[in-house]
Amino acid sequence: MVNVFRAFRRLDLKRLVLILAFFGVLLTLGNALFAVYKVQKDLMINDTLDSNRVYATKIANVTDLFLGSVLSQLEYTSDSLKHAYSNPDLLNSELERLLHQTESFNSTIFVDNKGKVLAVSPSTLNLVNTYIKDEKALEPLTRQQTYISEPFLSPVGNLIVSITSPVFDDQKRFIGFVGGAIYLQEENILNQILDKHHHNDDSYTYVVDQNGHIIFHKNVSRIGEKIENNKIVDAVLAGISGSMLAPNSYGQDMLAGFAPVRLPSWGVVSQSNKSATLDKVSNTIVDVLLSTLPLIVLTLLIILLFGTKIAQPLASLAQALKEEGLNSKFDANKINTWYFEADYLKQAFLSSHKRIEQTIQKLDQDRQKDQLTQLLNRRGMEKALAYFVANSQSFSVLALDIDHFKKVNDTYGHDVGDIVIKEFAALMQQCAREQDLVCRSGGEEFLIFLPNVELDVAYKIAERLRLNIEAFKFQQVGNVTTSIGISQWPNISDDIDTVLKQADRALYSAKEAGRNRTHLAECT
Ligand SMILES: Nc1nc2c(ncn2[C@@H]2O[C@H](COP(=O)(O)OP(=O)(O)OP(=O)(O)O)[C@@H](O)[C@H]2O)c(=O)[nH]1
Repeated sequence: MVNVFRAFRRLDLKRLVLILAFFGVLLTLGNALFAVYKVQKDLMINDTLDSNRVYATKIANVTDLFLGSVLSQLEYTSDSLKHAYSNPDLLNSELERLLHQTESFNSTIFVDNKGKVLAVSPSTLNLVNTYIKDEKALEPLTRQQTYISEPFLSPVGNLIVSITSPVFDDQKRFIGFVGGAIYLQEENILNQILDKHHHNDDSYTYVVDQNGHIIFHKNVSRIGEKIENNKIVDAVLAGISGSMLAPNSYGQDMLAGFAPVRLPSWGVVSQSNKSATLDKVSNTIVDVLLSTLPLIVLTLLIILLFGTKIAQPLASLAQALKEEGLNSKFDANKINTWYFEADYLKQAFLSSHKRIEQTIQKLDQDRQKDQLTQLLNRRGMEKALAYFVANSQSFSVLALDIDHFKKVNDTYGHDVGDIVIKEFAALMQQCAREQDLVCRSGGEEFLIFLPNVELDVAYKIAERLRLNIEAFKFQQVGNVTTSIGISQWPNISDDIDTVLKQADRALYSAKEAGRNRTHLAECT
């Protein structure tokens, strides 16, 4: 977790803006694509269900119409055959007319009431005078009415549906039936009607008979197969028309529309594979993505440009601070802060930079000054001495010490002593030239540096100062005197420490000699 925060701290504003923008664009795009996908998916499912239902209904109606017309043709033929059944030529020509004129059947047949085939067209089937044995084929003899059979194998091995009409003579005696066969696994009128599919896709239509046997299917090998455990087939065979999403016999989800055929209780199912249908939606999404890609790239480029522009002033400020610090010489004014926050930060940077410089300067000065007298302290004095040495600046130095100062403190108190020290300092400052440096070297001890002043002149200056002090009326204590020792650099010694020590010694000697006097140091 800590590492994650560290990694984040190394990220700059530009990258953060870009990462944020990138994820923003991705999220918006993902959201939009998801919404499009969802709407398209629902639309596509509902649309496919609906169009399959409409198509199944249309096919069921057309099939009903076709079968109705076929039955009428058969009834007409059976009526015309009641006088001609004993005449083979008439029988054959009537069956041939039925076969070719209507083109509804693959073959036509006339069977007498004993099950004997009296005529067949085309004649190549060679069934004349044979007896039909298949129970399903003989069903019309029992029913003696128009009849549409279940699929069964014909005597010559074709899987067929036979449509028959009984033939009665004038005395209403049943003399046989005339029938037409539709070969389910070959080109026939039914698949001509059913195969004209409405979609140019993987949708397909199939028809089941009343027992769930497939009568028509695009996969011919499945014709005759019985469909079981299929909700769609169960619904359509229950006479219901509609649509539903349900798995087919192979467990694949299908978008099915279905409608029953009325004459025989067949069912028409038109269906599309759900996943194949949704693939089209996925393709649409890919198309949408591809068409919006240039705009997304453009958006990202604009964000990159603006992100860089926004981050630039802040990055420059941060870089300058990192490399140079607040105390640097770097000029923040050069940074183009073109918007409010960056400009505000720059101004804050500039003013704090200025404040720090002033504070440092002041601290530096304070460090060199004595707080009570505002004279240079030892640190300031050392700096001045270093300057003199560096510039080979000769000077005389006066070492001053207030006489009997302990008595002042003892008599008037420490605070009054402080006032005396302040007045004493002010007096020295007054008497000094501009280039002279007055320092407080200890409690009531002072040093005055006189640049370019030889010992004899220094002596005169010291004496004048001493007399001024002697004559001065200090506020509460009246008169105070001072003793002074004088030394000179480099005449007394070229070693600064020795020069100062000699000044001290001269001062001590002045004290020894009775105070309120000036003594010169001796050369070493
Ligand atoms: N009020 C005050 N007294 C100080 C200060 N610094 C030093 N003193 C006092 O100055 C006195 C110095 O006394 P001494 O060094 O004994 O010498 P003196 O009494 O001045 O006598 P001589 O120097 O021998 O003439 C001491 O009593 C110190 O406490 C200060 O800043 N303020």
